[in-house]
Amino acid sequence: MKILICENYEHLSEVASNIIEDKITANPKCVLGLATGGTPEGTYQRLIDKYKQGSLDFSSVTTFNLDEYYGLNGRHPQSYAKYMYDKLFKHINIDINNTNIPQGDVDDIKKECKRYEEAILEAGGIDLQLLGIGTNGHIGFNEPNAYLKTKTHLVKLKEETINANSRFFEKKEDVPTRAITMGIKSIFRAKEILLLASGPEKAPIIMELLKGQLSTYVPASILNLHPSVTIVVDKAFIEYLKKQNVELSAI
Ligand SMILES: N[C@@H]1[C@@H](O)[C@H](O)[C@@H](COP(=O)(O)O)O[C@@H]1O
Repeated sequence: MKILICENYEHLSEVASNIIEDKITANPKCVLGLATGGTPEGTYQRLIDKYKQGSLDFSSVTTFNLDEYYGLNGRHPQSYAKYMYDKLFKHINIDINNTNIPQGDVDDIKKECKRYEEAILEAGGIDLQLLGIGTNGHIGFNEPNAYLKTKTHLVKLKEETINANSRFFEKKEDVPTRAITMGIKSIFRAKEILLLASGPEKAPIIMELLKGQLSTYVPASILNLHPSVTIVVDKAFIEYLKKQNVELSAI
């Protein structure tokens, strides 16, 4: 596990976009796993800038998103499909047919989860998976629990996740209580993982993850088993460690 420490959010976004750029340059037909939430927004903006400057070509890239709110149509303003379209896809030359997001408004949820899982496999698996992290340690929408599901599945969101994500909705009651998410194995099959965490509120869970103790109650801790993980944090993490009197090398 590699940890990169950046000055601030802008720097973190630059570093993350450079890693993604390198991946696309090395393999223009690569398969990217994408994330939503506030954290990757800066990274997506940098990728758009690089595309506009002519240094990036997305025409042969395929993407798979981690998750989608259950019950939301892809055109719903708070759906992750709309997020991806607005924040990245509509600004670049990606073929929209090569972008994949679980469909949130299906009748047969089991069928949709199976279809999504198979689509990832058919595409040859994910080369680079971008991840954010919930303050409770969730990745995708794999919430802390006594057990973690391996494949794409329907999940009930935790109260803290609903609270955290309510900032994107008009009111908390509007936040869907369930979501479709790639499972731990779907994420783990990615050849490489890039996890971004910015700001003081993410520092405690990053410290927990770096401790290397595996727990299904900290789903991100499972990443300690993956052979190729890069975690990009900003200075807020180091400041948090200082307050705890902990040296990064001692974790
Ligand atoms: N499902 C998403 C996650 O994939 C994301 O990592 C997390 C953190 O979001 P943020 O980056 O806004 O803190 O939020 C959501 O719950």
